[in-house]
Amino acid sequence: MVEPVLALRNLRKSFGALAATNDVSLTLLPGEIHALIGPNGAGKSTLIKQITGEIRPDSGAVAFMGRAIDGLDVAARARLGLARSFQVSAVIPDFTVRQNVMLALMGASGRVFRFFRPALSDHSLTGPAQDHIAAAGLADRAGVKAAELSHGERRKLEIAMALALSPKVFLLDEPMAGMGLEGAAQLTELLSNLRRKAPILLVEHDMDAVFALADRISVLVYGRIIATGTVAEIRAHPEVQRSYLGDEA
Ligand SMILES: Nc1ncnc2c1ncn2[C@@H]1O[C@H](COP(=O)(O)OP(=O)(O)OP(=O)(O)O)[C@@H](O)[C@H]1O
Repeated sequence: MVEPVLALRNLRKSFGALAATNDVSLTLLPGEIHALIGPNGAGKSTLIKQITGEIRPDSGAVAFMGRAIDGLDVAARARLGLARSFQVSAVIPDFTVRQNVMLALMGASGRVFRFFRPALSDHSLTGPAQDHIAAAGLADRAGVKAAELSHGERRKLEIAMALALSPKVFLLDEPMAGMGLEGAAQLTELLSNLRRKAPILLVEHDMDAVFALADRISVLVYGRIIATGTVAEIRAHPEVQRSYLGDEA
């Protein structure tokens, strides 16, 4: 059997009487995109936060690359390569695309750079930065300030910055939000390639993107996973159709 990169076992988290995640188990396998879908308030964000360490579950366990990480805080998990991708707050609007990606690389390297300007000519950073920018489809925009990017380009910058952190897993919380049709199509293609770098746990409401990308889908409703399966299995699942997909199946 293939060893999962991430394995959630029986995660429970209640807020008062409300069970936000109720006995949730799922795995993320090497190379896969596993989409997590469900109506608003189903518990998706609460689940992601239990993976990153922002929320401690009441019970259950999280294993990352075969190791129990329940005792680790957010920073320790991030150092292992388990962090939420697309931390929008990390983008500095006044810096160029290249400078933002270099900053992410500096953060990831753990080296101490006393001054940012001299570090910008550090060739150990410029080469990899350019590679990540190209992989995110922004090669011709490397010298442009982040503030001047379109919404779609900004999302690509976030991908380049996520790549700079060399994650072992991408945790993506609604990457399609706010994208137009064309932007969503471009981003779908980028995410499809991203899975070659690391598997993706994808929380997403855009069902076109989910159906195009997911190897497996798990459906969360009122804190419980009601089904896990391939796109075809989930589209055909009567309970999923009833509780979530409706016309979209
Ligand atoms: N800190 C909190 N305190 C109390 N209740 C909370 C807290 N965080 C979440 N909840 C509740 O837990 C439930 C699950 O919320 P969560 O944000 O995880 O859902 P979600 O599936 O991510 O929703 P959305 O798709 O709208 O982002 C909701 O009923 C929400 O109101």
